[in-house]
Amino acid sequence: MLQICRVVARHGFRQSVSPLLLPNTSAAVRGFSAICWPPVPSVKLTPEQAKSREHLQNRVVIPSATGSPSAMASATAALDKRIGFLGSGQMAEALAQGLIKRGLVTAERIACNDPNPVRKELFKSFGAMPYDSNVDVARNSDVLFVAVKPQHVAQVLTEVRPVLTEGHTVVSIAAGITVDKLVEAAGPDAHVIRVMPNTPCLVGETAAAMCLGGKASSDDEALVRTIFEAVGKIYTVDEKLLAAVTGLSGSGPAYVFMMVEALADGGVRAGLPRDIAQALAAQTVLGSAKMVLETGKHPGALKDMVTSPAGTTIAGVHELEKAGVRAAFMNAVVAATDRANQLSKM
Ligand SMILES: NC(=O)C1=CN([C@@H]2O[C@H](COP(=O)(O)OP(=O)(O)OC[C@H]3O[C@@H](n4cnc5c(N)ncnc54)[C@H](OP(=O)(O)O)[C@@H]3O)[C@@H](O)[C@H]2O)C=CC1
Ligand SMILES: O=C(O)[C@@H]1CCC=N1
Repeated sequence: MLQICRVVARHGFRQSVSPLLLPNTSAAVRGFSAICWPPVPSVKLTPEQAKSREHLQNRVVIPSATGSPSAMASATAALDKRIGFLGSGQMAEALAQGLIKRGLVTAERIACNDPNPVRKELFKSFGAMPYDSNVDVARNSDVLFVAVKPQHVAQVLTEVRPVLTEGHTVVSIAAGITVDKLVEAAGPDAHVIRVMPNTPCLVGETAAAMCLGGKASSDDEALVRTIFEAVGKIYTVDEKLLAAVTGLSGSGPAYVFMMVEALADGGVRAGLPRDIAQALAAQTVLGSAKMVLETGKHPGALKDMVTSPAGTTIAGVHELEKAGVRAAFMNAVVAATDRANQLSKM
């Protein structure tokens, strides 16, 4: 959305008028019309925060941290593109349903294939169009998501290669499969983008990163950004960083779900009913994450705000430190990153 607002600015529309209607003639986003709200990101940074982000400015687009789910819902727009999924598993489902929920595409503009008829039935149940072959999916889509397991990526891209055209943006979400391997399988003319998303795109809160390959252009990048900003946040990074993104945010929801489950168990152990314990645990994670994003304060400072001297929190924090919880989280990210790097060498 940030990209779109800049396009609007370049085209001379007034940024103060909102929502902004961006016509299909935008040079940066092919076939796209958007309602842009808020018109410009309104994160207020302290001089220190601004300094700490300076090194990022040239390499990543930092999305607004202020978008509430309801603001994000109105930030989406009808995308004049057909979206295809080669593989209709967990990640494809989360993305397809997230995009439909956010109103970026209507379900009948989503094509899919999967060897498992149960998966195709599931996609059909929410209005998507299952096909009998990957080639048919490619023929009926403009943005083609490669959403199979890493070991099947080369095979499905080789299959669809004869029907790929200039108009296709091929988006692989497979962990560890490099741009070079994607281009080798899809062909040197393919517009290829690697994205590492995560399952919270289902609820409009994905944390994703991408890098470009092959003949992918800034138009392809803008298109992919539009898709992922409808369901969360996306950053453009060097390919060498995608393994770390995989270890942190790609796999991260699993770590957080484990944390929510464990917190809820603790609540039950301390006497709370299960449903209340789980709701309190999840809401605590949600609220804490929002505080990090919206205040811009260091997480350590926010933690200090909770810990009264000789109070309850520091007693709990001491237990976490004794159990090595920080090292455990760091090790989890590093182990998953290592695994992503291994996959890229297989
Ligand atoms: N799950 C996640 O949170 C995330 C996953 N990813 C990446 O997304 C990709 C998919 O992961 P995920 O959704 O978890 O995996 P799933 O196994 O749930 O989905 C992959 C689907 O592709 C199907 N498939 C296998 N071969 C073909 C083929 N030739 N043509 C079409 N479909 C085929 C599989 O069928 P079958 O099972 O019968 O083989 C399966 O249903 C992976 O590469 C993963 O690295 C990236 C970020 C997050
Ligand atoms: O576990 C996996 O390999 C995939 C990639 C990131 C999240 N799930």
